[in-house]
This record gives sequence, structure tokens and C-alpha cells, in this order.
Amino acid sequence: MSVFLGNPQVLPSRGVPTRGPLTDRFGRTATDLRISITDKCNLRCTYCMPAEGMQWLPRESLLTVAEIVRLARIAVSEFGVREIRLTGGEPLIRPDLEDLVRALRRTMPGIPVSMTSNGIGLAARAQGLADAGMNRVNISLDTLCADTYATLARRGKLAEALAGVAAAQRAGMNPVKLNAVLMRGVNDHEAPQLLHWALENHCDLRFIEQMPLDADHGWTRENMVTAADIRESLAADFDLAPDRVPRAGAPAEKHLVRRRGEERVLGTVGIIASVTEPFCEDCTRTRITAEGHVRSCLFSHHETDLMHLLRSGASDADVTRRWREAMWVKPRAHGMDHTGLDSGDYVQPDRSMSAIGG
Ligand SMILES: Nc1nc2c(ncn2[C@@H]2O[C@H](COP(=O)(O)OP(=O)(O)OP(=O)(O)O)[C@@H](O)[C@H]2O)c(=O)[nH]1
Ligand SMILES: C[S@@+](CC[C@H](N)C(=O)[O-])C[C@H]1O[C@@H](n2cnc3c(N)ncnc32)[C@H](O)[C@@H]1O
Ligand code: SF4
Ligand code: SF4
Repeated sequence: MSVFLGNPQVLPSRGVPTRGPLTDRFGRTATDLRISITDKCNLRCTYCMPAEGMQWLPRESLLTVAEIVRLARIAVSEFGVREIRLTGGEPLIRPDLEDLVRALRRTMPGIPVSMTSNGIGLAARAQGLADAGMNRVNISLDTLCADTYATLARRGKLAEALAGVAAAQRAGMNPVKLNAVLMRGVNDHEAPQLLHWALENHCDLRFIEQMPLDADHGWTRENMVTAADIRESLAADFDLAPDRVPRAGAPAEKHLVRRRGEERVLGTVGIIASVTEPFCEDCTRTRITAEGHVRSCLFSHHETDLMHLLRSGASDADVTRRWREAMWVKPRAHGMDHTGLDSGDYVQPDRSMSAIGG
């Protein structure tokens, strides 16, 4: 992977807008900012991290609260970003998460702040996070079976994650969205149970196709549980109909859910089909990694170092310009559809989802 440190010859200067929204060469505008606040995690989900041997970034390489707030303020005031999501690694690992949320909300009161988390330890912190101004949380929940949780997440306890879901709801961070990655032969048979549970517990469930972003490079197209597989599996218990509400760049395609043969709509379920039904044409994301690099796409092979600028006294104008240049060269798409995979054009990035900030 290459990191642009500041050599003006490597980044483009022609065509890059100098003001207005954060756009790329293909006409997309980034309105959502996703910031990874740590690369560390207390779980080792098989589809994301290796079981052992993770090398974490040194603490001094992570963005500080003040640096995150500065970047977010620039994104909101210069680019018109409308939403900030904190992710990782596991955001709850950072003891200053509440301070960060409070500072973001104080600086940009009109901008919602949300978090994607595995929910471990959330039970004790949900109310404090809500009081600090956190608007919503999305929680990873791949299984309802404690043994399968142990196989998939390899650390932590299912009961702790479930307690986190309940605490987030009690604290008013609703709707709580649940993210489930299905793995063939491990938890794919649980799709209907997960949906029953989510409907009964008033959560918005989304199933996610596994992407080739695991640290072990163990992903295969043949083994991946596809959106079509998920719809088929849910059809045993449910009738699904497309939700006509516009998707507006959201990765999840939503379906209205009815119990088989019944009229009443019970809720919705989302399917995030990044591989088989990509949504890159409508992508609205700009990402900052935990060490302060702009990553224009999950599947980029290079990053642009803003931390270096922040820590060398650069002005907001300098940071803004470098960020615009980084996003201008965002790839058109991830290339992991059949065309890319079969032609050998697709190359897996050398950073795992946890390091990028999923
Ligand atoms: N291909 C692709 N997948 C993404 C992107 N962002 C999120 N995802 C996938 O969607 C899953 C859920 O993401 P979340 O962090 O919960 O965020 P979200 O779904 O955008 O959040 P909401 O705004 O609450 O709908 C992630 O685990 C990824 O697998 C993206 O930019 N590209
Ligand atoms: C990288 S995690 C970071 C936040 C938090 N630790 C969590 O698990 O929610 C963000 C999301 O990425 C998803 N994810 C991780 N690896 C993935 C992969 N290889 N393919 C698809 N989604 C993945 C997780 O399920 C989770 O919903
Ligand atoms: S998916 Fe989230 S919880 Fe699981 S290992 Fe990756 S960062 Fe940790
Ligand atoms: S893969 Fe890249 S371009 Fe496609 S939706 Fe995700 S971040 Fe956007």
C-alpha cells in the first residue's frame, strides 16, 4: 500500500475542485464521514482479524480527540458533510469516547454522530454515550448461539453483546441496527432466527455479504453467502417485498417483512450486498483511518496522510486541499464483481477491515 505524505507530484492538481462539496472524478459527492478511532479490538471475528498476532498502532499514532474534532469540523464546514460515524477496530476500546462524542456535538450541534460497535462493554456506557450526544449505534450480531459466537468472534461473550443492544435501546439510541455477516456452514442457517429476534426486539437487522477484507485472506467467492442465498433462506419463514423508500447512498437494500402468508408488515430487513449487487455508483463515503489517513474507498490501495499535516502546523486550507485531492482519485468501484475476480484484476487491499475502519 502506498501512503501519500505530501509530494505534490503524486496527487493530481488538475480538475480537483477548490471549493464546495467533496467530489470525485465520477461525480459522486461524499456526505458521510466515517472515522476509525482505533485499530484495536477486543474480539477476533474470523471474517476480519487473525486469531493471534495483531500488531496495534502505537498510541501516539492514533488521532487525538482534538485532531478528530478538527477533521470533522473541516468536513462539515468545507464539504457540507452531514453525518459522522465512529468506527474501528472497536470504538469502545477508547476510554475517551464519551469526551470525543461530547466535543463533536458541542462543535457541530446539528450533525448526528453514530457508532458501529461490537457491543462488548456497551451496557455500562450506553447511557453516558447518549448523554454525551451519541445519536445511534449499529451493533454486530452474527449469531444467537453462544457456542457459535465463540467460534466466530473467538473472544467476548454473546450475552455481553446482547446486553449492549438492550442498554443502547434503553438509552434512546434508536433504532439500533444489527449487522450480521453470514458464513457458510457456521451461522448461515440462523438467518430466519436472527430476523425473528430482531423483529421481536425492535431492532433493524441487516445481513452483510462477507467482503475479501479479512486479515487471513481466507475469503473465496464460492464460500461467500450471497444476497440471493439470504433471501432464499429467509423465505422459509417470511415474505419480503422491496421497500420503496429511496436508498440515498445507504449500503443496505431494505425489504418489508411479512410473516409468510400474512398481510401485516412486521418491520424491515436490510441486505448489504457489496459483492454481488455493488452500490459504488452511489457511494457517499469518505473515510479517515485511525492514524489520520484519508482512504477514499474501502478497497483503495493507497491512502493520503493528513496526520502529518495536522502535526506539522498546516492550515485548515492545506488539510482541505489534500483531502479534496485524495477523494478526487477515488476508484470508480471495488472491482470484486465477477468481471474483476475472474479476470484476476481484483487485488485485495493489504489492510483488514479492522485496520481500515469498516
Ligand atoms: N462496500 C461497502 N460496504 C460498506 C461501506 N460502508 C459500510 N459497508 C458495509 O456495511 C456494513 C454496515 O456498516 P455500518 O458501519 O453499520 O454503517 P451503515 O450501514 O452505513 O450505517 P447506517 O447509516 O446506520 O445505515 C459494514 O460492515 C460494511 O460491511 C462502504 O462504503 N462500502
Ligand atoms: C470492522 S467493524 C468495526 C466496528 C466494530 N468493531 C464492529 O464489529 O461493529 C465494522 C463492520 O464491519 C463488518 N465487517 C468486518 N469484516 C468484514 C468483512 N470481511 N466483510 C464484510 N463486513 C465485515 C463487521 O461485521 C462490522 O459490522
Ligand atoms: S468485526 Fe469489529 S468486532 Fe469483529 S474483529 Fe473486526 S473490528 Fe473487531
Ligand atoms: S467499495 Fe468503495 S466505492 Fe464502493 S461503496 Fe464501498 S467505499 Fe464506496
